Amino acid sequence: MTLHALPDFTHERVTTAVGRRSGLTMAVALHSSALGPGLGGCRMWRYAHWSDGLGDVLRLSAAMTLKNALADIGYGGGKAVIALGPDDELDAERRTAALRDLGDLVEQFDGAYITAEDVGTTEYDMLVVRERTEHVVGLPPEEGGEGEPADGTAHGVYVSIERTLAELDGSAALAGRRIVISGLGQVGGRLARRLAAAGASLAVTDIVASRRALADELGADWIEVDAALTTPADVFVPAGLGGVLTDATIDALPVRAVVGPANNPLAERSGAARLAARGIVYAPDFLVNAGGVIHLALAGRGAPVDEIERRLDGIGDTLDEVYRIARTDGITPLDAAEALAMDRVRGGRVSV
Ligand SMILES: NC(=O)c1ccc[n+]([C@@H]2O[C@H](COP(=O)([O-])OP(=O)(O)OC[C@H]3O[C@@H](n4cnc5c(N)ncnc54)[C@H](O)[C@@H]3O)[C@@H](O)[C@H]2O)c1
Repeated sequence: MTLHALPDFTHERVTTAVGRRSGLTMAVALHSSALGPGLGGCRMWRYAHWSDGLGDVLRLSAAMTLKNALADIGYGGGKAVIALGPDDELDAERRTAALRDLGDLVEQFDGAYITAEDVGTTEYDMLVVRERTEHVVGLPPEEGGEGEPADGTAHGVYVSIERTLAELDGSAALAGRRIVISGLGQVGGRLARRLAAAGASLAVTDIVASRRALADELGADWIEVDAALTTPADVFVPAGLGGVLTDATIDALPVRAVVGPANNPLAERSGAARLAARGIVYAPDFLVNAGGVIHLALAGRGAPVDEIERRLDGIGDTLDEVYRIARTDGITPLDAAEALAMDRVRGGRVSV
């Protein structure tokens, strides 16, 4: 029993249910609707105990409040989790049942929470969810959906790297900068292409060996997975899983900045101060990786491409503001980003 590990409960509404078709435990957490309906994806993941999934959805939905507030898209924070047991293997029939159950649960929120794909779910899964509720985004483009959010996410990370370089030494130029990317998936792969095209010198890795083909195509150095945290560079880009920045890896990290899409790259929150003490600039994950949610929100409203790109570039303006607050107040960029987001939530400030 792991209920004691739950984070603080600051949420507006949380509903946990056992799906009547699938028998799986699932939860929707609406953290804050101060700026609009809660928007955040549904994670389908294995947990040792269902309450670990509940802890996840509480933490993730609170993080979505911060992300959506900084992204300034008129949405609050929410998230869903479908908790698989450690040995659950879903066949197609039970997966469909679980997604329909999720749709029923989302429908209970009557539009106060809007779901989408996340780790463990796909845009095609969202078609099944839509059978039971209209409060879902991120459907495949051929079904009238918004398409792949990873393009927007990579765009936001790219801009954030430029602004971070400018923060370091006054020049946002990428040519000749050494950048290490750990994880060449949907976001990391797209980002590597953009950075290579801008003349950056790349060292890349992935636990999937076949991703090396992209490194070869781009003329990037392929390094061992563990070497990602010990290879000297201007910027380290965590683009795989979270939790890679532990006290030990931070102490050895030979870079000037960390900027990447991975959610929660810091194993402990105290890692932000530890990075700052080493003079390493840390760009908060929930700000730099908000391009996907900006894409979903604006494309979902039918915004033109140039308007979406302008808003993605806006991530860089917000990051500049975060660095300025951090410098002025003598706090970490993580503290500054959280304070800025919570100011917006408390002030009910929305510009879209
Ligand atoms: N896709 C988006 O729009 C989006 C938006 C916000 C945040 N994120 C976050 O960004 C990260 C990347 O997302 P993605 O959509 O590209 O996922 P993805 O699954 O497509 O890619 C992740 C890649 O990282 C690799 N990887 C996993 N563990 C690794 C390790 N220890 N070392 C090196 N490589 C490793 C995987 O093999 C995979 O190729 C995730 O943390 C995700 O939660 C993604």
